[in-house]
Amino acid sequence: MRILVTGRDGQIARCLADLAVNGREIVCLGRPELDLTDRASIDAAIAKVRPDVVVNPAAYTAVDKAESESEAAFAVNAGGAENVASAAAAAAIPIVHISTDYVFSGDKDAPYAETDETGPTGVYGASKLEGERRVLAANPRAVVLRTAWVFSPYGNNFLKTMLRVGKDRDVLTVVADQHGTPTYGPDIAAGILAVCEHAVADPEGAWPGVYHMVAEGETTWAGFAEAIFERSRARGGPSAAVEPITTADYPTPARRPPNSRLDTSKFQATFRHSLPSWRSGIDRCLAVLDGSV
Ligand SMILES: NC(=O)C1=CN([C@@H]2O[C@H](COP(=O)(O)OP(=O)(O)OC[C@H]3O[C@@H](n4cnc5c(N)ncnc54)[C@H](OP(=O)(O)O)[C@@H]3O)[C@@H](O)[C@H]2O)C=CC1
Ligand SMILES: Cc1cn([C@H]2C[C@H](O)[C@@H](COP(=O)(O)OP(=O)(O)O[C@H]3O[C@@H](C)C(=O)[C@@H](O)[C@H]3O)O2)c(=O)[nH]c1=O
Ligand SMILES: [Mg+2]
Repeated sequence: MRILVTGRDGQIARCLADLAVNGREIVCLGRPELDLTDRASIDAAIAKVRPDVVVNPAAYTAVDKAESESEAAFAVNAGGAENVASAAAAAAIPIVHISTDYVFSGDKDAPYAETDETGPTGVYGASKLEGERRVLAANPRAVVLRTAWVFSPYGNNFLKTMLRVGKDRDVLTVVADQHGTPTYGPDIAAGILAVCEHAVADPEGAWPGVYHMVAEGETTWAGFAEAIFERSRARGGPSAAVEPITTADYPTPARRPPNSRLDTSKFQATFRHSLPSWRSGIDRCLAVLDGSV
């Protein structure tokens, strides 16, 4: 199987690249060669690589900055996603598009199902939601995978921020009233691969649609931070005490959903695949970062 992945240095793109083993070809292309906002560059990449599936994790992911750069966020997350989906459709290739828990308002008191109403609280979430709609409209064989709170050894993420700040500080204040599920990048990559294999094995199956794919379990950002420092301390790495605060105590340009827990039962039933717990991901991530694996 050959997979074309958009973006080269993104967390999920790099986790996917790590799965290029056993004759599996994973070609990650980013700017300037492949630019989501340049349809011709996507057509050219597809013509050159001739993939069985296109995976689109590339996105504008700066949640706070998006509030003041709405046009740039929509150009990539909506227009760019549509470009990738329609270029794949023109070549009769399925697309796996990555989306986010931030399409929800967070007002619900239980995990969100795919059938629940969306209601993004910020520009990033709104641009990703518009991207989902355009991808589903542009390609009849599209899977939209909503994941959340991604952490990995690569790029920028909350776990790496905690380790960096934890080095110099004894106490960190972290919001304890936003609930969700941290999800380890390599586990996301394995889930994406399961979808790609399913799509290629059963091209006319009933799999197209939206799915929630996150790790097992749930926590808050403060709970995540505590778990990171507990495991880091146990390995002799940086650690700090976590002081739980409220969202009101930590003002940011973008409002985040207070609850963005996602119900993954549809994903598990369709693709016969489930993701390990977020806690197990922390240990595996720290092991990569401290060079012990
Ligand atoms: N990070 C998270 O916590 C979560 C992410 N998601 C979604 O998962 C996906 C992957 O996230 P993640 O790996 O963390 O993202 P990153 O921010 O790590 O990487 C995004 C990548 O997209 C690339 N990119 C941006 N604009 C363009 C463009 N116009 N053309 C080509 N490439 C472009 C960037 O390239 P460059 O280096 O050139 O800027 C970068 O490599 C995204 O769709 C995101 O919305 C969903 C839930 C949580
Ligand atoms: C660094 C830091 C953050 N926070 C808060 C701010 C915010 O409410 C929450 C998370 O902060 P971040 O800015 O790291 O996370 P954020 O950029 O909101 O992460 C999101 O990224 C996008 C791309 C997604 O799709 C989402 O699933 C989600 O992962 O933690 C603290 O309370 N204390 C801190 O020291
Ligand atoms: Mg951030």
